[in-house]
Amino acid sequence: MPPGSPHQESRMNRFPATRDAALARVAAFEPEAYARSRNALDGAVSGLSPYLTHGIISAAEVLAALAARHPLTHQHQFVYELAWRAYFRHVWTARGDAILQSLHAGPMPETAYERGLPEDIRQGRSGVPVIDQAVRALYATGYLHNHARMWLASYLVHVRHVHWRTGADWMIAHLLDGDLGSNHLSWQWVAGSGSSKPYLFNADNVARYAPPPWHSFGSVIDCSYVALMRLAQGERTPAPAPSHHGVDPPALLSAPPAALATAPSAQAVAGRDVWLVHPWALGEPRADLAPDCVAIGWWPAEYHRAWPWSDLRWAFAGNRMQALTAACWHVSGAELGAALASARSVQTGADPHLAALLPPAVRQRQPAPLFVPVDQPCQSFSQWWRRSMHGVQALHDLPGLAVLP
Ligand SMILES: Cc1cc2nc3c(=O)[nH]c(=O)nc-3n(C[C@H](O)[C@H](O)[C@H](O)COP(=O)(O)OP(=O)(O)OC[C@H]3O[C@@H](n4cnc5c(N)ncnc54)[C@H](O)[C@@H]3O)c2cc1C
Repeated sequence: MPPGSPHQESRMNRFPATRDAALARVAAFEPEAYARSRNALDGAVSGLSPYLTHGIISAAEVLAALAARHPLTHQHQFVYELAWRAYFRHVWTARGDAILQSLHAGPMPETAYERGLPEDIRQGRSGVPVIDQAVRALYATGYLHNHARMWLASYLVHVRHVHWRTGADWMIAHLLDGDLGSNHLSWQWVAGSGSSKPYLFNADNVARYAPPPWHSFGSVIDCSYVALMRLAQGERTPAPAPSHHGVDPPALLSAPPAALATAPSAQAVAGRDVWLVHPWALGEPRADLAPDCVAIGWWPAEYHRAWPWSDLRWAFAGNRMQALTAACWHVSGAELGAALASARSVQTGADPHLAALLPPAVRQRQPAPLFVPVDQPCQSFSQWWRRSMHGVQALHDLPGLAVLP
């Protein structure tokens, strides 16, 4: 992509990596408008996911702030959407890395799906407007509306017969809110390998929820749901004629840019209490830390090697980590353990993205769950919701709200 091309200029920072920016989004959020309009691309969604994913603000803090200004019940649509996030965490905790494989068969045998991402999709030039708009928005902002994510995933898996895992790995790298639980299990939900049926959509559905440039009448998705199901089950359709004008995808980096990392120093932590800040624990330091506790940032090298990020994501997490810490180390779990060996104590916020990578001496502090934890593995969201909400009569019965000051 030549410097100064329209695509590059349109890359934008809609998500400043500060707690004030998260709080401003909460202040601007209108729960009633959300419930009415959340399915539309221009609907009143919160845009909070990058902040929630990185722990800059917690779901409980968001709900408490909203409840202070709006009549919000535990059955409000927004609470329900936050519950999806908690449910996907529940499945991830129960199944571990098994969520990276199909949980059960989808509409076609596993081997019938392609494993490579088609170049016309990667470059946003498939010739299907809804898909090309979604890809370009993803690259430009690091964010996509939920409906756009569903359309993109459904098109890739059910129309182009690309395995969901290929799409999930590609999308998560470009999202500011990329979360292995929410992302990979949402892809499985769309694919039908983590839900009872595949999610399908057609041109009428796009026209109902998206602005005119996204409308895709006359394209391969301008057909009935019966025809779409035949495609999802393996019927072939000629690939749409790709357009010539694509965009270059942003580069993906498996290590932080040099300005965001410093060499580890055992001296900096010798004899000290350490609060370890990592990409999923970028909130304010805990109130119960010792006043002279030193905050050290950690980019877990094994994770970043496996799951590269776009420059937008590095900038988002990196700016915030630098604002919170004295130094940011890009090292493996073993190297981190060695560098921290002389510290008096080390604590961090627990998160499933790196639980397996942390040195054993690091004490993991579990954030208070927003919803009542469900111990038994659940087969569906509705089963999890029934069990978690058993005995909850009002918003303030949710355990995450009860522990807030
Ligand atoms: C294919 C696909 C991939 C996705 N990948 C991710 C991901 O990597 N990270 C991620 O946080 N969400 C993911 N989602 C869920 C959802 O699309 C985003 O959470 C939502 O679009 C974020 O925008 P928002 O904060 O404005 O959402 P809002 O509608 O304002 O919702 C508020 C919060 O509720 C939670 N939430 C809402 N809808 C969902 C949902 N369907 N599943 C799980 N949580 C939800 C999120 O934490 C979100 O921030 C994915 C969905 C699909 C279909």
